[in-house]
Amino acid sequence: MSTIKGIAASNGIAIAKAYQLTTPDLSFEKKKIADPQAEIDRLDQALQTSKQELEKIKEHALQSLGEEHAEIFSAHLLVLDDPELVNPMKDKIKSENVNAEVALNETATMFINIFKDMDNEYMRERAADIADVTQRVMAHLLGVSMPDPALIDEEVIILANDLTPSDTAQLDRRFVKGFTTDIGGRTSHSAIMARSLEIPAVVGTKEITKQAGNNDMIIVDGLEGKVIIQPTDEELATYKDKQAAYEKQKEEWAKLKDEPTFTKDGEQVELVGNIGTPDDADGVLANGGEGVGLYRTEFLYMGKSEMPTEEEQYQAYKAVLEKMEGKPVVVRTLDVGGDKKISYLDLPEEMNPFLGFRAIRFCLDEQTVFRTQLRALLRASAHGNLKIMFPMIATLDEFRQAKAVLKEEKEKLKKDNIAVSDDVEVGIMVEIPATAVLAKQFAKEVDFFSVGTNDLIQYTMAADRMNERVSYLYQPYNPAILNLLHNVIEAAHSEGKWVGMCGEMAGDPVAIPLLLALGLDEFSMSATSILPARTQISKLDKSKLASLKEKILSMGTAEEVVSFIKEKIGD
Ligand SMILES: C=C(OP(=O)(O)O)C(=O)O
Ligand SMILES: [Mg+2]
Repeated sequence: MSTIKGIAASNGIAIAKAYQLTTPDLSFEKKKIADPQAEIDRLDQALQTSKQELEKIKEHALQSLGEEHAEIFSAHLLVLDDPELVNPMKDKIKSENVNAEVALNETATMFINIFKDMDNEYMRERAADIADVTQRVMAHLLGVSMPDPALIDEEVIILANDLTPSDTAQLDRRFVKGFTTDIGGRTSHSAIMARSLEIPAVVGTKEITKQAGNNDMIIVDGLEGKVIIQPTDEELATYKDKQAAYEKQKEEWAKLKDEPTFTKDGEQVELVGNIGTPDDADGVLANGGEGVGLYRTEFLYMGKSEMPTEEEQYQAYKAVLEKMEGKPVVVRTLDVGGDKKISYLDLPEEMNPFLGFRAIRFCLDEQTVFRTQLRALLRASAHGNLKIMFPMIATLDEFRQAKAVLKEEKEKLKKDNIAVSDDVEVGIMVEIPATAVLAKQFAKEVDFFSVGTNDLIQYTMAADRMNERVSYLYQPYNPAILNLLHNVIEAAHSEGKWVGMCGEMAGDPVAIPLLLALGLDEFSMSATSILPARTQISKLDKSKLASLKEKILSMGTAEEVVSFIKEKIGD
């Protein structure tokens, strides 16, 4: 047994067998072969096995994830059946006396290169399909196995170098009990997804995929950020107790599920949830959320081969609004970019994607995408308490432009006699330091702010939120961050506007007393953090905390802030 330290990314304890979600080594050597027919038979066999596997995956995906996810595997099966791809491979084996691996690789690479540069989205997607299928056939030729997350049908812990948001979206939570990755931080999107799926996770372990192999017994301790490989009987027993204690603690928290959120001295704040899909709204309600403070709509656009239509989007937004039954729902418009890639939008590779052409910058440029989303949102607004929020706003001009587009779409809908609410608040994410500094000017024009600390911290500290090498600089409690927050909250309140926070800091037990001291109105967090936060807030005295504000804001380091606040709240 051994223990690896990582970053606690999603609460809870999970115990199950390891499932490596890593691509095996597919390197091979070029060989001259004596019997071309035997080599062709070997290729046929690999193609056949791949086909059977894909049929199984497709069937499974259809049942557990729905038609849309299964569609991609139909495309892969078509590739395997395409004589225009397969025959040249066989010809190559015969005419050049090379092994099947070489014939497969060279032929596939040739087609991929032709398709990927075509000015046609459909053909570019075929290049991706061929690349994907070739890997599977190659694995069979080499006698190694490819991971197939869609086929998992027993309880496992996923081990991966990293999980993309779309990988994470495909995990079946009935079987995936937890996951752990080599890279990533608490605010990387795989970690955020783990929290909304309520799966314990530890990220940034640096080496889990090297240290553990398939079927090793694994414990993921998402409370303390530890992963135990091949635990002893004693460790297993200890962790089963810890798991039971955590379940008991959850029952304790659940007592406040249907209560509003009050501090000990009777001040009310709002505790709402962050969601990525309409289904996540169930988790927010089950955990006593008073609304949705952030609906990350980019997940609607991911894991698909084309843009979601206005109707599809309308149905998704309406579903959330209806589930929340009049409780506030803040929907953020498309925040593509950074680590959130959407294949069919075909955005250019950039040197600094987190500082690049993304979110509102992309939407104001690609107005068809933006207008389709705004129309869907406006139509959905008739079904509940919708608030629209624009991401990554850096200048007042961007906000004014976005609002003008929204107004135009609203007028068009009204002209067509389509029901639209007149009470939709329009706000912005404050996640760029320039906007936090200029909050006073913004506050005159927006209806609300929601602080996105995940990005605000990375941009203020110039420390990538995904990079564990600089995670020591990713400091939510740094007085620089707290002073920015203070500026935003004061500016909003002086204009009679409310301020929420939807970055991960809002659910952090060390940050909560600081945020109460600063006067934050709404805290939006992963569903599983809501009840612990409500319990914590019920024991805190807001006016006492507020009296510490000046002192906290004048401090020089994050460490000073943390030890001071912990001492004051008696932690
Ligand atoms: C909530 C935020 O947005 P995201 O994590 O989706 O970038 C944030 O930046 O804090
Ligand atoms: Mg952000």
